[in-house]
Order: sequence, then C-alpha cells, then structure tokens
Amino acid sequence: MKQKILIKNTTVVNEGKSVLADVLLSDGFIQQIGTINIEPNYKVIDGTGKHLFPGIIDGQVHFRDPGLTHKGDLYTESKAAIAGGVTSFIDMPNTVPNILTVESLKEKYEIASKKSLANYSFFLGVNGENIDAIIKTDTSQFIGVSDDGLYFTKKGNLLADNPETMEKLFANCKSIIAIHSEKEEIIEHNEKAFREKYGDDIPAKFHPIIRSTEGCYEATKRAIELAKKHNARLHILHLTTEAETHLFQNDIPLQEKKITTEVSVHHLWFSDKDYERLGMLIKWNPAIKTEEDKDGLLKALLDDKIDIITTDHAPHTLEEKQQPYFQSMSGAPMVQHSLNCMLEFYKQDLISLEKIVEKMCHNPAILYNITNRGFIRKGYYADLTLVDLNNQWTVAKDNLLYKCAWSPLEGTTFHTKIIQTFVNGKLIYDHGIFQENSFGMPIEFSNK
Ligand SMILES: O=C1C[C@@H](C(=O)O)NC(=O)N1
Repeated sequence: MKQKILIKNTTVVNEGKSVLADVLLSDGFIQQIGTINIEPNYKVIDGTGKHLFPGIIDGQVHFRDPGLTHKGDLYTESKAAIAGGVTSFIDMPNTVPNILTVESLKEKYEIASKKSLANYSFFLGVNGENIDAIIKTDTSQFIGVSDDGLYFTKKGNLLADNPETMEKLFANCKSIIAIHSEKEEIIEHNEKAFREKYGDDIPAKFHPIIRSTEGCYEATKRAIELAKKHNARLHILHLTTEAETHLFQNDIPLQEKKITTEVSVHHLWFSDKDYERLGMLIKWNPAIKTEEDKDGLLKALLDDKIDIITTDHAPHTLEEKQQPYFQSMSGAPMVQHSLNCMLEFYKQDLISLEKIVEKMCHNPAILYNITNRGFIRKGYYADLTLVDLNNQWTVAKDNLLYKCAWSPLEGTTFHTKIIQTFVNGKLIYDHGIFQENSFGMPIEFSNK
C-alpha cells in the first residue's frame, strides 16, 4: 500500500483564515483537510504548535543557470528556496545565453528537470529586437515575457525606456508583460553628474539618488499609459517608491486587473539608512530608497495596490559586489529568507499571517494563471511549508545555502523558523536535511 503523509493538528493558514486541522497528502496532491484518523500506511507528522502555509510561489528570481553558474545554479538556489519555504519560482531570462527564443526556453526547462528541487517556470526574454518573433509565438508556451536584467548585456535594451518598441509590444503581445521600470535617460544624466564629482568611487548611499525616484516614476507612469491605451496585460516588477504606489488600483479584484505590480522583500526590509553599514552589498536595481518609501510600499501592500511579494533573488559573488560603484554588480541573494523577513513584520504586528500567505502564495498563482498551486485545497499539488513561529536563530555564513555564500542579512536574528517543506507531496526539506534526488516540475499555467 502506498505511503501517505498526514500532517496532524496544525494551524492551516489559508484563504484568509487560520484553522486547526489535519492535512493528508497522497500521490503528490492534497487529498483531505479536516479531522483525519491515523491509518497504518500514513507517515504522521506532528504539527502541534506549528503553522502550515501553502508553499511560496516566488514570481521573480535569477538562479543564473545556464551560463552564470559561478554565482548560483538551479540546484543550489532551488535548495536555498526550499529551505525558505519557496516551492515554486519563476526565473528571469538574463542568463548566458539570454532566454530570447522558445528553443532556449526549452533548453532551460531541460536543465531544470535535472537540477531544480522546486517547481519552475521561466519568463521569455524581450529585448526590443525579438518583439516580432514574440508576437508570433503561441502564448501557451511561456508564462510571460520580461526584460528584467537584460539591460546589463546591451545598452538601449531597457524596454521601459524605449517608447516605440514598448508600443509595438503592448499593441500586439497577449501574454503578461513584466517590466523592469526605470528610465535610463534620467539614470545616465545622474551618473554623469556623480562621476564628475567622485570619479569611480561614488559612495553606495548615492545609488538611490542616481537611480532616482523620478527615474522609476516616469517609467512606470509611461508604461501604465501605454498599457491602458492598448489594453495590454502589464506587470511592473519590484516597485521601490511610495510615489509609484499611487499609480495602481485597489478597487477591482486581482483576477480582473490588467495592470499589476509587486514589491521585493528587500525593498520592504532595507532603507537608505542601511547603505552606511552594508554599502554595495545592498546595491540593487531599482535601488533601495528612503524609509518613507519602505513604509509606503508596506502600506500599498496592505491596501492591495501591490499584488504580490517576490525576492528578485539575484546572487553575485562577494568579489563582484565589493567593487567601486560602476563595477559593483547590482542584486543580492534573498530567496532563503523572504518568508522569515515577512514573518518578522508579523511579529512586529505590521502584517497578518493571512495577508502574507495571500501575497506570497495565493496571489502569485492568480496573477500568473497558475492552475493548481498556491492554495491549500483538496486536489491541489501538496506544496506546503511547516513553520515554527517561536524559534530564534541568526543568519550566519554556516547556515547559508547559496552558492555565492554570503547574504546582506548575515547577523540578522529571526524569531521564526521554517522546519519542513513539501514539494509535490514529498517531504523535501526536514529540519535542515534535504531529500536530494527528487526534482520539481514545470508549473502549469493557463494563458488566456
Ligand atoms: O533587475 C535586476 C537584475 C538583477 C540581476 O543581477 O540579475 N539585479 C538587480 O539588482 N536588478
């Protein structure tokens, strides 16, 4: 008889409620939720005093595979994700090669099937030059298109900065268009002014002044105008300013929104006060901005103007980070600690558990039309994470799972711990130990 997993007596946090229940997993799926009697073929997990969350769906990561695997790869970073309660992720196209064609997308799926312990999907990259091909491609083949990170490889590629290519894409592309929204013209103007004053050695604290609020706001405003004009399906990635939050609506359900947005955990966690302490380690694009922006982003998240939380997990080696301003790579690893960070806000009474689950699990599934994940529902994939809300530990080098082996959170004490993670019904992560030989699946989605 096939073994089933019974999680007994746990607080299930799901769809706006936290309810004490048992959850039975069978053949990869959730079979039953309620009061369930123990049978001989059940592996029983005692969930007493613990909270069960749907596995997190991280809508924006850079796992660096293929081609940049000295920074991270689909094996190492998916392990870190699972230890953080993330069971599914959507990876960005700025790998080597860039994922700009359906053929390279297929190759990436192939690599993931052999390396990723979590479930996966991938954006098809759009860089301004492949728009005609993208328009012709059947949207059922990719979860969305994105320009994120591609501006690193070729100047002028920043899609949000090129009105003509944006217009063409928005007028013709029927899938989700996920945009990195910053105005290059403004950034370049500011870079020039700072370079004249400081040379190469611009202190990190000027990063949010160079990659300014104005640069973000202008790009987001224009993208929204274009999307409205063409009735396109626009998603603005990693919002960073309070000013931009007012450009989004909260008076319609997510299912009906044509324009959506997200916040990345680091923009809720860090502010300009942290540049002094962490320098280039928290250099991100778009930049970490002010304390007021950080508070404004959390408010917009609670008000439903911001729809989902992502990590934008973007590992670089320490050496690549610890460089003068213009050479220092932007981005940092976050995927192992996103849930811990959000639960710290819960501990401080800033957000409820149910809201965290809505923004990290339910809404990414709704936003990306993911058919059978993101909720604890009978018949859905058993992607789950069991959390101890009263467990103190400190982030340190020896508990990091990233290939790059550093985190801007080193030294941070969390008061919650992810103790077990289930992917497709299997207990993949159990108190620090992984089941290594079980790979995730492609995320199923229905592109309308
Ligand atoms: O959009 C991005 C891309 C990312 C990367 O390193 O790939 N780093 C960033 O800081 N922002």
